[in-house]
Amino acid sequence: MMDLKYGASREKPREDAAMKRFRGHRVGQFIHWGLYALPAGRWEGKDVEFAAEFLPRVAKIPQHRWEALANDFTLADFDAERWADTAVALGARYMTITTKHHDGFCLWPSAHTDFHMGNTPSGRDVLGELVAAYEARGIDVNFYYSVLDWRHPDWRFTLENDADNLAFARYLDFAMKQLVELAERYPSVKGFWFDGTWDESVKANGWWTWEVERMLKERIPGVVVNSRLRADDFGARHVDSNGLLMGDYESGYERRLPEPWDRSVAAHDWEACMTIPQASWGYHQGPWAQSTLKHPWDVVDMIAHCTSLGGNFLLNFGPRGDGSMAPAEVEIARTVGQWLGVNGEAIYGCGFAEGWEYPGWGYFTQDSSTGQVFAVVTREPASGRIRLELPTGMELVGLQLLGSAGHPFNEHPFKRLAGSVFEVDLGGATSAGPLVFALET
Ligand SMILES: C#C[C@@H]1N[C@@H](C)[C@@H](O)[C@H]1O
Repeated sequence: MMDLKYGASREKPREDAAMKRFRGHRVGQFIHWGLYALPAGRWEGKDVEFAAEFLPRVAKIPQHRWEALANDFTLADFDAERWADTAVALGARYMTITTKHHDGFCLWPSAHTDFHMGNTPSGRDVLGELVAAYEARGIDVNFYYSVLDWRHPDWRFTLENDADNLAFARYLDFAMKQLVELAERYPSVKGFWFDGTWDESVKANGWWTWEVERMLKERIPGVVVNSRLRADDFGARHVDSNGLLMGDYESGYERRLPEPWDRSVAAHDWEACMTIPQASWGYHQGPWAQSTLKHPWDVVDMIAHCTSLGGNFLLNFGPRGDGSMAPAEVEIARTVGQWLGVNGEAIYGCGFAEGWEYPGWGYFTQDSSTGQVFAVVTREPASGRIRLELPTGMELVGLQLLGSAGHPFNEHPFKRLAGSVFEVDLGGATSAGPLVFALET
């Protein structure tokens, strides 16, 4: 093992109450909201077919014109209560909000920059209103913070000379001050989700990423920090040069999930984040985005996929420029939440089912406290039957379709094919969306 000063702070997953709470949540609501929601992927009358939050870069918008958007950020239809109600409808147990994205605009009145909510027509503290509304509903709030900052004069992508090093040191000092400010202003926040740490400048300053994690955990005991913040002594990211995960959970899965049979992923905590349109985190009004919204059952499949490998699933919402949630995204939240309302016991507090092989037609999940195993059928075979291969030597005693109130375990027909292989006829099993069976073994 190399002797690292800024490597991983532990070899095994955290088992404290705060981490167990985060792990058990399984379903989170990501929210990307900022000035980019105003143009919503369109500039000078033309749709820019790229992620809406990247518009200033992709459309090469002059800085002063981008900053002028702050004057239009009136929050005319922003209502934190309504946003929080969308999280309740989704069945989300936590929410992660973009405090500052790559353009540098802050959703709180920061003392360390002039580019923030305080200098907009409403002057409202969006973060403060959101923390209050979500926590009033028992939903934990996490903060997304982009280390990358296109606006700040001291930001550097690479460090070519002493001048760059001096400037970037000033930038890191600014960012640290903002993070201390966030921790002091909103001490009830439960986690920090860092982004924008891929550039050479950050990788060359692993010490700073280590210091940020240490500072936050000192000021907010129990706070959860994603691996994407971290670089070690040699610039290794997420996983240090000794192969150990940095931060508290792996956060490299962005708009992608691990292979469903890759049980190695279950060795540590992780989270996948996902857009509802194909490829935009901020609200994008164009058909390029709006024609690609995910089906609720695809979202359910991803939630079960992540749970089956011991990961969380963070579904992103991009509110519109006036602060209203996009109706199509709210509808998807409602449908997914209704499914979770019936089948959530197979998701919340569940994880990897040791000894159960990936079945192909869906996923096995296991309740981490009771040991109950569930079969989540998201890809019904053409035959209308699924094969349940139990761990060797295990017997299937019965199975109950969740949501079919009153059905005893052995109500649903199944038969042994051979050994520990059983076949379940799905005929007659009805439920809105993917079927879930609790297995009695
Ligand atoms: C690149 C990039 C960023 N990472 C995602 C979580 C979004 O914030 C996107 O803009």
